[in-house]
Amino acid sequence: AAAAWDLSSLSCGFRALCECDFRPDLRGLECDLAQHLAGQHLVRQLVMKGLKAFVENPAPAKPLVMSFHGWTGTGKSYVSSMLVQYLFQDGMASPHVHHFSPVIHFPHADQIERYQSDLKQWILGNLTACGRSLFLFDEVDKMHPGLLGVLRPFLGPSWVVYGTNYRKAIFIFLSNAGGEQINQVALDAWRARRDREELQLRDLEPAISKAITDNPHHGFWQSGIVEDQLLDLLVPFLPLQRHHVRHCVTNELAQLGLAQQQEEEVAQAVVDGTAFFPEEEQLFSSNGCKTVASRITLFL
Ligand SMILES: Nc1ncnc2c1ncn2[C@@H]1O[C@H](COP(=O)(O)OP(=O)(O)OP(=O)(O)O)[C@@H](O)[C@H]1O
Repeated sequence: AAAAWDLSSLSCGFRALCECDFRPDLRGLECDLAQHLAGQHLVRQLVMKGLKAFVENPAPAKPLVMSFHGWTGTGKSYVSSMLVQYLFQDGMASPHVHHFSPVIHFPHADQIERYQSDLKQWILGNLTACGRSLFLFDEVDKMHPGLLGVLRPFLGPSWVVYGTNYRKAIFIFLSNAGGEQINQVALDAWRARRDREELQLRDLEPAISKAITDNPHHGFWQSGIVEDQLLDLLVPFLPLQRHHVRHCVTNELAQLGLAQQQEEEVAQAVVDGTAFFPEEEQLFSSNGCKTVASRITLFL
């Protein structure tokens, strides 16, 4: 471990990539995604491409702003935490990774002004402490519209104050907005016998953008974030099919060292207990892989 540490600090010194506990291991992330993320070819491509360009640039023109969209249980939180784990030495426990959830941090609609000023101060303070900070916003479609407007100056290219480079930060937004539209595109593709992997961002992006901008309950509503094109990447998560749910089961079982036969039985039992939609085709898992881990324990 000592040798690995020396090597990574050496590469940090040369490439000036590492600050605070920011230790990007993009190759590790790419391998982990390739091996464990089920059914999300676009997510893998977009996230890796976006991160590579951003992380390897010592003076980015603006912070990296990604918005993850998709049906429940399709991997948005999973990919976010994987990403954090491969970017920061201490992963989710890093003091430079900040997670916001509407029900936990911003529960009361009548306190929105206080939340706005607290959020702004929090971001300012933390970016001053470490430019390579990551801010993760969960359930943006449940965030009070008006709150996220305070982020606008931080997400663009112009925000440099007191010599602090605020352009090195990463912002990730998660929401179910656009999920139904993404599902519809995936269903249409399936009905047209198009290969799922042929789906491109351009097939999905317009519908997702519309779903966000048309929704007055979404945290981006009138925040200027979409209108000012501050989102660098819209990342669509596709609905998961039967074989993807199996993949999730295999991931969960990997540590247990079960015999092949038993693994297959458990996978089959979990898939059999999963609800699929639409009614007719029974194609996509209703809650993605969300309940896989808890249901596995029933069959062990
Ligand atoms: N595409 C996937 N590949 C592998 N595992 C997955 C995938 N999607 C979900 N999982 C598994 O299911 C769990 C729940 O998924 P996750 O919390 O990432 O869903 P989500 O998209 O964030 O859902 P929600 O919109 O309800 O918050 C993950 O921790 C992971 O174990």
